[in-house]
Amino acid sequence: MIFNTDTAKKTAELLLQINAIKLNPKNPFTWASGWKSPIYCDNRITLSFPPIRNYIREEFSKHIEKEYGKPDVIAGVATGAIGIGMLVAEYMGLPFIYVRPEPKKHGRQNQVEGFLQKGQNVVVVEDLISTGGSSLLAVEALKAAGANVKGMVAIFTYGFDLSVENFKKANVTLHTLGNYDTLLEEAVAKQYITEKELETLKEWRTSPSTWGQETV
Ligand SMILES: O=P(O)(O)OC[C@H]1O[C@H](OP(=O)(O)OP(=O)(O)O)[C@H](O)[C@@H]1O
Ligand SMILES: O=C(O)c1cc(=O)[nH]c(=O)[nH]1
Repeated sequence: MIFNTDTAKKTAELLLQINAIKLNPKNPFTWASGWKSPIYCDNRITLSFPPIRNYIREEFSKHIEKEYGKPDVIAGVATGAIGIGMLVAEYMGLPFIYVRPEPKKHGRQNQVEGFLQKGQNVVVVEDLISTGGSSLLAVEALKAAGANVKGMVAIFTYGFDLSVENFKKANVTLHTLGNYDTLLEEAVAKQYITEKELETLKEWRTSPSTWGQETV
């Protein structure tokens, strides 16, 4: 669920402005889930633009406090959300930890890095939700480490039914700054995409798990 429509519109505008939205229907991107996609939203690029990362950090901080109250700790999902998660923690004056996709193979073999006490209230920051698999793995690791996960915030979600179901099943609340529908509206309004690209993006969205696969 987006925090509100104004923030979703502004987030879309900023992502388009810095070319964080990449389109390549002829040579599709492979996602973390293995899905093929004509679009890739690279939120890591926001870190390279101080006014934009400040906007994201401030919107996150404001909405985290409103939706979840002030947590004890902010957690970032590695690697995409380490940077922005840390900026949010700094802005809110809170401790920061991050969660690896799997335990480290050497050293202390941690999956959760940083200082966390059992029972602490944690809000998880993620850069992007596709299936929600990576984010919910991070939540599991945090719970296993004794955290009380209050909920998750992300810059962007594609809003797939699968991710909505996955979050529901895991009983985790998700709020995002932006989403796919608002991004498309803004991309059309600002003429960032052509009618043909819009058609492809709408068609892909109807069956994203099988799009781009060879049919024999
Ligand atoms: O919702 P999902 O289907 O899990 O996909 C979204 C995940 O994919 C990306 O991470 P990626 O695995 O590319 O790694 P990175 O964060 O290290 O770049 C992104 O940062 C999310 O964590
Ligand atoms: O699902 C993914 O891996 C993914 C999709 C996307 O648009 N952006 C991203 O960083 N990861």
